Parts: sequence; C-alpha cells; structure tokens
Amino acid sequence: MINMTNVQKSFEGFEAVNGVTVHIQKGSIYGLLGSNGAGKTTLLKILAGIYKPNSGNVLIEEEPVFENVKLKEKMIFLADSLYFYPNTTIQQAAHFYQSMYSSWNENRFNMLQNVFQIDVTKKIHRLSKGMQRQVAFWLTLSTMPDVLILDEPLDGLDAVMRQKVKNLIIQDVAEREMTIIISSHNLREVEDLCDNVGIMHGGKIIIEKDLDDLKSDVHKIQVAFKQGVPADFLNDVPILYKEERGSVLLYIVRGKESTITAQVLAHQPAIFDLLPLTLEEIFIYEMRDVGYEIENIIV
Ligand SMILES: Nc1ncnc2c1ncn2[C@@H]1O[C@H](COP(=O)(O)OP(=O)(O)OP(=O)(O)O)[C@@H](O)[C@H]1O
Repeated sequence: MINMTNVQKSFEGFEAVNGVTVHIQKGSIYGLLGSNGAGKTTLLKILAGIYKPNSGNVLIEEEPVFENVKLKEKMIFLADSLYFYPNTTIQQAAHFYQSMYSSWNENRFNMLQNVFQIDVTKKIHRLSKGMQRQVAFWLTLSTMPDVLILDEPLDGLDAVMRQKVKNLIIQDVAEREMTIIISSHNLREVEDLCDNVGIMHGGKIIIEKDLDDLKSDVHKIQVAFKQGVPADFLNDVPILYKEERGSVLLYIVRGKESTITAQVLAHQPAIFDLLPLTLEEIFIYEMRDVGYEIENIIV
C-alpha cells in the first residue's frame, strides 16, 4: 500500500534521509523507531507530502503523494507539536475539518464526545496540552482517514486517555483497515501497538522487520562452564554484546532460539538460560551494533 523507494532528503547539504526504502501493508501498524536526529520526522513529512524528497519515490496505492490533493484527503499527519488557530472553538475546528475532508463523519464526531468529554464550545488554545492532543485525535478520527501518520502521538495524554486512544485507533485498523505509521521513543507503547518496526539511524533504516520475527531473532543468554569457555564457543552466531560476570557469561545474540540452544548445549554448560528481550533492549543492542551505545547496559 505504501511504497517508499530509495528516498533521499537534504537540508543545506546535510542528508537527513539517506536512501530509505520502506514498504507498508494496508491495515498494518508500522512503528518507526530511531535515535534523536535519525530522520524520522523528516521521513514522516515526506510520506505526508509536506516535504518533497530530493530523489526517490513515495507512492500510496500506486499514486505519488507530493501535491496530490485527492490522496491527502485520505490521510492525516498528526505532528509532535500541534497548532490550532487562536480563538477557534472545537465546534469551529470541526466545521473546518468537515469542509476539508469529504470523508468527515459527523456521527462519529458526536459519538466521540462521549470518549473525550470536552465542551465543544471551548477555545482549543485555552485547553491544557493533553486536552489539545485529545482534540487533535477527536478531529483526526472523525475524518475517517485511510492512512494515519503519527509523530510522538500520545505524549501529554494521561494513562487512561492513552489507552482509550490506542483502543480507538486499533479499532479503526481492525474494522476498516486503516494503515498507521507511528514514530515514538516510547518503545513499550510501540511494542503493544505495532506489527512491523523499522529502526532508523543516521538517515538510514538499519533494520526493518515484523515485530514478532524481530523479537524471536534476538536473545539474551546466560551461560557458565565448569572448565573455562570452550575455544569455539558461539563461533557461528552473531554476537551483539558480551559481558563476563564472574564465572557467568552474558551474551546478546542474533539467531533462532533452536540454533542457539543446540550450539550452547553441544558444549555441555553447567548453567544455561535463554531469555527473550524487550523491544527496548533490542533497540539498544541494535543501536550499539551501529556504534550508538551506552555502557553497561545489560540487565
Ligand atoms: N527544516 C530543517 N532544516 C534543516 N535541518 C533539518 C530540518 N529538519 C530536520 N533537520 C535535520 O535533519 C536531521 C533529522 O531530523 P528529524 O527531525 O527528522 O529527526 P528525528 O529522527 O525525528 O529526531 P527526534 O527523535 O530527535 O525527534 C536532524 O539533524 C535535523 O537537525
């Protein structure tokens, strides 16, 4: 559904996005992760048709995005910092959205008032930061978008409201195959929501995978031997991290659980544990692999 091929974008000679290729299926939730300054917002703005890439193709349903008014009616980009016209009430903003988006659904707007429970005659810029974000989701979800692009979307929402908004967007994905691209530093949230993730660093996608595959591809092992570590131990397994804690060795390794287990057991260890990693741990080790690291991160 969404095909970005070899996309490149420079600002005054600086390559913010450097040859990115991403394919996203209709009805999926794609998590865009990455270090600060990796190029995530720039990539999302290119996808939303706000920035024109210097080179590469950005297609949604086979159509180019940039300056495509028809396509833009079906997608919404919710930026990390919101802007509303001063003195505009929720009701006035709703009328504005209604005039902009032919798919505006008034019934849904009225129904969502039960969720957000904010008086529609209130001026948006006088509301709290979190309430403004609620209004942004309220208006966005009432336009019934096919593609929802979210940049740090849940920041500022309280825990109950976060869950309500997550439920609403998951419902739209399940019921009408809305496609979501979400950039967030909250990896716990991404882990809950997304089915695919891409990790960006230095303007490039360094890893892109189905989340379940990614999680089943990286493991933490703890192992100890009675008579020292065998010379050829884990020679054939990509090691992302290694640390010695007394006689116990801790490894973060890439590969299938069955392959790793077989390799370790072949050396008859005295202690052996294989544990799954959280997305946050995977992120840290993958970033370390590309030279972006913190010390003593093993837990
Ligand atoms: N309009 C702009 N003009 C010049 N440089 C820019 C512009 N927008 C982004 N950049 C630069 O491009 C790089 C990528 O920025 P971007 O905002 O896309 O990163 P990000 O991955 O969203 O970062 P963060 O997680 O910190 O929000 C940064 O070095 C930034 O300074």
